[in-house]
Amino acid sequence: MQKIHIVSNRLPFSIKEEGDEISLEASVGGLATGMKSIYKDYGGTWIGWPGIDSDTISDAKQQKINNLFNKEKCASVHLNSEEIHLFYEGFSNRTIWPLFHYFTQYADFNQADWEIYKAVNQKFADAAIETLEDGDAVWVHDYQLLLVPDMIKSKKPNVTVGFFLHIPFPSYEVFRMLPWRKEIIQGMLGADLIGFHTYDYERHFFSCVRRLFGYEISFNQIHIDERIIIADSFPMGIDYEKFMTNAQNVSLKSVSEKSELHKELDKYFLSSPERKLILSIDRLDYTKGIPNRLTAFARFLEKYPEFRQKVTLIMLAVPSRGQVDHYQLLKKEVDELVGQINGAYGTINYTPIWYFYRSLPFNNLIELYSSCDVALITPVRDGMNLVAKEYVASRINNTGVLILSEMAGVAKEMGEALLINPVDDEDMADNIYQALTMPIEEQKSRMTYMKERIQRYDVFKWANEFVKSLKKAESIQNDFLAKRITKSLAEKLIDKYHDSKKRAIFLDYDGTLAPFKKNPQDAKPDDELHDIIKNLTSNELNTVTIISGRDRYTLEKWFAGHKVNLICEHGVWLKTVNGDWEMLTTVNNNWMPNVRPIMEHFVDRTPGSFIEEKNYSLVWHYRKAEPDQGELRANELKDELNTHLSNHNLEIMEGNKVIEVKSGGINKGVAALKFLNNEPYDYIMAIGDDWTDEFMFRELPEDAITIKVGMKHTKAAYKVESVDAVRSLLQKM
Ligand SMILES: O=P(O)(O)OC[C@H]1O[C@H](O[C@H]2O[C@H](CO)[C@@H](O)[C@H](O)[C@H]2O)[C@H](O)[C@@H](O)[C@@H]1O
Ligand SMILES: O=c1ccn([C@@H]2O[C@H](COP(=O)(O)OP(=O)(O)O)[C@@H](O)[C@H]2O)c(=O)[nH]1
Repeated sequence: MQKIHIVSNRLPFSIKEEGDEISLEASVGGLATGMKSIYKDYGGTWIGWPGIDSDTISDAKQQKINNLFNKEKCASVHLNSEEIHLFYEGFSNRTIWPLFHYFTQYADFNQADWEIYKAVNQKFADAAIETLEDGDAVWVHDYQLLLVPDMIKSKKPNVTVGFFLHIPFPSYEVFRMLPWRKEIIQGMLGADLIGFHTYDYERHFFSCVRRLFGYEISFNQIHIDERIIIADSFPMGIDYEKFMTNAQNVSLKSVSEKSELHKELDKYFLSSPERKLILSIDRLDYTKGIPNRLTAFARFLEKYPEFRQKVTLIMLAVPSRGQVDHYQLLKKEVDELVGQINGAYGTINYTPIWYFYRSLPFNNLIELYSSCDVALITPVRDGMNLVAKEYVASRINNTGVLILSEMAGVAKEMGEALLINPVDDEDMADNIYQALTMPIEEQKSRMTYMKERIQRYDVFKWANEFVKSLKKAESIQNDFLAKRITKSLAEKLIDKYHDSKKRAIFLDYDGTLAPFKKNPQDAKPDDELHDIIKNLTSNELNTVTIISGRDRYTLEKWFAGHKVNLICEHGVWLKTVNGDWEMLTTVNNNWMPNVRPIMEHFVDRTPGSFIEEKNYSLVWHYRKAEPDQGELRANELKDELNTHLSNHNLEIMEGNKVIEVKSGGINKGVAALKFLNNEPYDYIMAIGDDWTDEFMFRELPEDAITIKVGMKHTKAAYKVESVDAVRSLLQKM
């Protein structure tokens, strides 16, 4: 990997205009503040929108802006009024943002917005493509650019693409409302690595991928044709050292060095030693739960009157997305609530809420973090919430209490905070009381744990982990490509085939010779497959064996009339071309009455699943079940079988959407070796798709041509991507 470039809607700097003077200042918002600390280490360029309307500025000014950004290793993508209106305020912030934060009633579904969203995503992708060279990596960020990964990948297949979503990924029940849901997932799947803040967002994404496309997902890898896409969770951190050292500096400042805000804070505490400050900081966004927070604070003053005059809530609401109607309405609602509460509980020398509708420079933020006794962070939904982490990092003596909504991604890492439900005013009021009366020792103990975690997994570690995984994704992909049977490799294998004199060919059935069907009995051979087998078996140098987990009656019926050997039930039964069925190993099935009821219990609890009974094994099939539930139950069933069956000599095998229980010591590898029986074959080939075939790949001689169908890790020497690819290889023989 050479350089790593960043693409995001907002650049880490915004334009500051004072008269004719233009300069850059830090952007607000978690993505920009977090990534700003790291991007220059990657040697690439940060591509994004400078935050202004290009229709309102002259070409000369645009050039000046470009130059300023270039100096910071940033490249600007300019957006005109229509694009800002329909792409940024429209599809990004009137459709995706509310929908992904579960505000479904706020979400607009507007075709014109969608068209511009696509066009602007293409604009960002084109800007990136212009910069990217083969071997580079690009890290695309967030919900405004969900289509960019695929747009880049389709033009630049040799660039590694990462994507990180900073907001929640909602459950399928909500995501499915989006008319363009398939296009959005398709756009994201252009990435080689997709990151989320939490495991919940990740599993919601997998569930959407499965339900909308039916793609195979194994652990955290999605397999699509010749590509492997990894999804994982990476909870974003902050620049811990920066907050901690600046907080230390604040505590050392002399009076003359202090800011106006700092002096005001000192004055507040000096007026009465009993006084306490509660801090609330966010962009003014309806997802942040600001009205609920205010009513809960009012409830606290009502329920605990002894704290009136003694506790003040400092509320910093940073202006955000002001052109979007729901934000305007929120502003009005918050203004009114603050007025009402201050009117109800304020006195001549006590204002319960100090309300700032603006952003503050970094040093003021640090002063607030280090002065406030409690941080009240109560979003109704939040992808992560970095303010919570910044507060903790700035508490140099480990005092202070964090009250945190369980609906923020950050809550997953902050078990020691006072976790609250953000719409439960009563509970929040009681937690404010608990926070203000918490003994210092308890504060310190809770804060220390949180701090250690934030210090360990800071923004550098977060980015490093993501980049490490991006490299891993690249190497998994390369590993597949290295084993893949290319056209020239296929020719070599065919040449070797023609040069040989005695050949043994083992072919698995389901997922290898025939594609999976919802109902296994529907997967019978079609004409093309009959022709392939006929052609292979008509060559007298070939000994062809279908080696499958299927029962013997089915395969005998399906391949009647072919000169093919059959090994069934993973190696229990063998039938040679002109022979009768014989058992390759002695097994008993007196364990079945114990196992059947366990499986039946799972059939009852998992709609769509069913049991198949073979002579020497029982199989629980869940291909027809709801995919997530099927996976979950499959894991439960494995667990349950393991605990119940430890005394029997049984094996639990996980195939493709099946759990199979069979007597131990039987597998395709043992069967294949017995079958070969030391005969002098000079060409041995085995093809299979699931892990039951891995036994065969492992046992066969080293010079055997072993081929795995699919992208999963394998002992086989080669890989092909699909049943079609297997068939086309066999057709050449
Ligand atoms: O660019 P804006 O429209 O002004 O919005 C600011 C940013 O808000 C969102 O931040 C998210 O990212 C944070 C860091 O991962 C996370 O802590 C927070 O929960 C998210 O809401 C948005 O995702 C960014 O794209 C915006 O730039
Ligand atoms: O006046 C302010 C208020 C906040 N922030 C920063 O804005 C970010 C907010 O990120 P968060 O993840 O909490 O929420 P988001 O706004 O991204 O949804 C934090 O890094 C804050 O330090 C800022 O730079 N100036």
